[in-house]
Amino acid sequence: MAQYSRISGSVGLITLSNPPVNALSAAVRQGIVDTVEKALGDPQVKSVVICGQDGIFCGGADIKEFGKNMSGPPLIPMIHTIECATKPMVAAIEGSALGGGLELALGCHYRIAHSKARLGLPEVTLGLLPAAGGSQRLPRLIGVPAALDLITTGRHVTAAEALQLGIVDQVTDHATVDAAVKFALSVAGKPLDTRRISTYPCPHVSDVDALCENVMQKVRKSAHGAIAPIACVQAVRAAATLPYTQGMEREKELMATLYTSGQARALQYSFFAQRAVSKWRIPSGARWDTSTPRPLHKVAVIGLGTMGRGITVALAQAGLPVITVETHEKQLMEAKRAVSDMLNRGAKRRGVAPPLDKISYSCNLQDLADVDLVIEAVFEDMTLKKKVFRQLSAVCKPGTLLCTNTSGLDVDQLASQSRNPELVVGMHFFAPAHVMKLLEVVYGPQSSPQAVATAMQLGKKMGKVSVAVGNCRGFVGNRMLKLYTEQASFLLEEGATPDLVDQAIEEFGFPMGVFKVSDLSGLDVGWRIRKEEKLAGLSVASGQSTRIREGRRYSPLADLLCEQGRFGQKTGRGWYQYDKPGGRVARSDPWLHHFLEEYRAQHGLVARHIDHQEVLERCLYAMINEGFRILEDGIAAGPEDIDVIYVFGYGWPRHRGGPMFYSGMVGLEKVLERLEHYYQAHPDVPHLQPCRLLRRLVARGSPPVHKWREVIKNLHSQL
Ligand SMILES: CC(C)(COP(=O)(O)OP(=O)(O)OC[C@H]1O[C@@H](n2cnc3c(N)ncnc32)[C@H](O)[C@@H]1OP(=O)(O)O)[C@@H](O)C(=O)NCCC(=O)NCCSC(=O)C[C@@H](O)CCCCCCCCCCCCC(=O)O
Repeated sequence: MAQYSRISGSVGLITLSNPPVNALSAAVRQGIVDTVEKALGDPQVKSVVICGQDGIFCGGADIKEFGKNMSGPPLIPMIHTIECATKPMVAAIEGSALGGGLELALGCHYRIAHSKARLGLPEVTLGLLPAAGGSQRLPRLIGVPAALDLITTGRHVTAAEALQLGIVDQVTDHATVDAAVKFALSVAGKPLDTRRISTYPCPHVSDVDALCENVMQKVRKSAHGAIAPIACVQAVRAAATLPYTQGMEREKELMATLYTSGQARALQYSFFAQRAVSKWRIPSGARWDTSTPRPLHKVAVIGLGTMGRGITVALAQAGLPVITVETHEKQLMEAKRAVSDMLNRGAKRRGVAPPLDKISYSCNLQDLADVDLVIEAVFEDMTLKKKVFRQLSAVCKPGTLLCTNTSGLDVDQLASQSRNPELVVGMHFFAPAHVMKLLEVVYGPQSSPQAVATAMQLGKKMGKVSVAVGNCRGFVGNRMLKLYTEQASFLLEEGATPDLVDQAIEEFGFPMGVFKVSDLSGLDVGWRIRKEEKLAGLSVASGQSTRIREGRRYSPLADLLCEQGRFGQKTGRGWYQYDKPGGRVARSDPWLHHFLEEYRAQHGLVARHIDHQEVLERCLYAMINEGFRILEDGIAAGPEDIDVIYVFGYGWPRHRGGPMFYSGMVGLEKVLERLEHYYQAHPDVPHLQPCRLLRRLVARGSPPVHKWREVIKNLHSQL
């Protein structure tokens, strides 16, 4: 787990060896303790280099060990021994030095990094803080403001930035271990008193209290209820105000609270869930490790509206040659200007050249004859999409993959328009498509393993977190969202206000409440779909009650607002009022409150008091219940897929893991009991009826989330 050798006569070389990221498991820690002792005890050895196997220094503590009984030597004394060593210890950093990995390097007397290395203390993203001395050493090394930035955000820095900040002593473009060994030879025998970071005073800041308070306020605002960023500020403040040993005590105290917290469990679950979804498998038996993606030399985007533009930008930024098609020259040129602006802005931010030359623009579908993959991003209209698919089938070379960007239309219906339905998949991007991380890759019963593998790999190349999901109305994300927004509207009918509902949801940790999001995305979008589905507008069957559709409760509130031209931010009025059309600051609207009162009076509804708890239970449990149905239907492979979709696409607070993980934290029995309660109170809302999988899980004693797949498998095998 740590190998030891002596090279160049007098340099002890310790190599961490725990693929794939050399995490500091108990065995690795033991290996380090043993090899350090060996090196320090060997009179021939004058200096020591610590490196990692396979081009990565160390990904930090072994996250899989968290929550279990700790065994093996602890990190803090191990790093302390390294720092106290009387022979120079040099860290040779290749790949990544993260978390405990960087803390280990900070215990060394010198750090040499490869130019492509990344360094950071990302513990905050796991609900923790750098508790192997990182919160105390980093501020002493680089100063309080820079340490606060790195530790509270968990961001990784490049080797160049690490050099500039003073985290590393040297950056090399060559073999890092060779450079470190050369360096170790050059410092052998030199005094080390000035190299032990724990002995440094923290660099002076004029008003450390004001600085920390300022950062604390910012952190509280952006944390949406997460506790780790706050503890990180407190730990760094301790470094700035207390001697090292007392600072270490404070670090330990703060870590003890975080370590056992539900938030840390949720964030660590989320870390592994994000990785688990890339290992997709679909009901046909196709899976990530047996399916070969098709190489993509050139791709196309059809339709340059908001989504098409974002997708084009993301493809070009991923380095792929793209040809884009719009029907009219004027729209094409308008889109070209917008895409170029977006690329220029992005490039400026990242300090790189804009990849403008990756994109070509055309009004002619015939230009797509030689592309390997097309993403159709035309208007969300089945007739139009079908027409485009028929045209593409005729134009594209054999083997071209046809992908549709849709937020919920039937991908199988579209596939049926193609000569090769096995080459059709859905790619549900989220707006703005060049920013949002989530991609739902929608497979149908005929989609080939290669088609799914190619779309998943393309998503990864575009920097997306891609999740493979089955085809159904709304796929996973929007299917669940429908239930959430529906409950929110019902609550307004029953006595709540948009302000109250949004406040409850924002306090839970969503960046925006459901009605603010609706105003932002535009109420007209859903209205058009409901009109097409004959749920709203003139096509509603005559004699139909305003509040019932297809035998179920229906809330026409959003339709009524649309009929008044209240489409949200774009019209300056929606569930809230804005200072002007396009305004962004939502203000409570007395008109809306009056409108709700009139609506209730008209329909004989008596407003009752609704509290935050009911808002959360109704909105979130209805959504969670649908998540269980999605698992039952085999549309998502496991709870992790749903949770990743919600965290990356719908603003679900990451420190709450995702809706399915959250239901486990609340307790499945409780979720079941509350759903039963609400279904009894609202029998005209069938979606509140607890689904079979939820009942089955409770009957099995509510196993933890990682055991649900077994229960789901049993359920499927009985169907
Ligand atoms: C390193 C990466 C950047 C690599 O990225 P890449 O894309 O190449 O690869 P993947 O991300 O796909 O990962 C490959 C593979 O490896 C697994 N993995 C990655 N990192 C770890 C890890 N750190 N531990 C375990 N496993 C890891 C990953 O899951 C993949 O596995 P798979 O099966 O899917 O192939 C990237 O991986 C990355 O960013 N990793 C995470 C980096 C990170 O966040 N590091 C910080 C870890 S936390 C830490 O270091 C804490 C320290 O500060 C030490 C703290 C001391 C602890 C003391 C505990 C005291 C407790 C006291 C409380 C007592 C309370 C009481 O009981 O009273």
